[in-house]
Amino acid sequence: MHEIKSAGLKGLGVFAKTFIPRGTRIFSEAPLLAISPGQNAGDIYSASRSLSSDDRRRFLGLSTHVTNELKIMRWSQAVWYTLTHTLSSLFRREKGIGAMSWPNPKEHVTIISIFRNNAFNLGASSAFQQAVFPKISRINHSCVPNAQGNFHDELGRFNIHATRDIETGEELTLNYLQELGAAREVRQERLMSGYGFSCECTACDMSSSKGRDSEKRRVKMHEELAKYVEEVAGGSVQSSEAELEAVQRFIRLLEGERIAGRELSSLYLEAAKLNEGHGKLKEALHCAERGLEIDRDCLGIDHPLYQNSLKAVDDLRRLQ
Ligand SMILES: C[S@@+](CC[C@H](N)C(=O)[O-])C[C@H]1O[C@@H](n2cnc3c(N)ncnc32)[C@H](O)[C@@H]1O
Repeated sequence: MHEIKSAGLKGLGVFAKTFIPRGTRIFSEAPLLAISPGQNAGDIYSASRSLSSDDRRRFLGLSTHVTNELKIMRWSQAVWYTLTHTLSSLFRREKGIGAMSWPNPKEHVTIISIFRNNAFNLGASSAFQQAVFPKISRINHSCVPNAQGNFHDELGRFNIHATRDIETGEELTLNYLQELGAAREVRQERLMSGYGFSCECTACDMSSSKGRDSEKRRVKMHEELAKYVEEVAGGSVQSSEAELEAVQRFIRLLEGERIAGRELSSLYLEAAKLNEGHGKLKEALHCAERGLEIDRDCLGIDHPLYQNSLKAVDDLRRLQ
């Protein structure tokens, strides 16, 4: 269904070998190296030392990028870790607890740089905070991605689903950024400082009308979001009518950007709740069914979040 091959200046990338319909589970991988919530750079290095030799080779073969700023930060983390690890090693030896191998700051910087360049955030409720995957970490970024990854805690796997139809030969892409609808300048700055590249996707191409229109929509989305947050904080948005209107505007902006996935399904499910609160049961069901359809495509029917959405739809169907 897919192959890993050269993506030109991006390094390697993943490409569709056949037509991949929306909703297809393209990958389902267990982490190669992961950290749990609350763990830090020192834990990444420690975890790397427990990898089997095959997994270590796979990990070290992933791409890396170290900006000067990150280099300084990682060196300081490495030195700190080395110091604390060395002290604890000496302490263990003194207590006869058993020898630990000596850490190596240069190796530490390499490991952390690879980890940071390839790790995906798995969400606040996941058993893992961030993880690197053998093949999924070969997927490049786009601000208008055609796939989305969601961690399935019970399976212990990161699943990548096609969020729209993907043509044969098309590159598979994910969104590396957290913030929804950020302007081009902000996206470029984050991608350059975090990953060392300048994005040239259709939303970033200001020489095309498509790119310029996309930018206008995202700036509008950002402004609306800021205005909405301010109004809520100031107490001027008190009616759920106004909230519903704001949610619907975000939905239109995301759909205009062809951004599908959990961001969009969550908005539809929120709109369903607000409509239900107004007694508009038909509209509520329509929104919940749309949210469920998007969840099916980006999560799969075995995901607990899909099951929650299904329950919301069933409850609304009973109320009709
Ligand atoms: C998670 S890796 C993706 C796979 C990587 N291309 C490889 O060869 O293994 C992230 C790195 O890929 C490259 N990359 C990802 N998306 C890119 C894009 N849209 N344009 C240019 N480079 C990109 C950057 O070098 C980035 O540091």
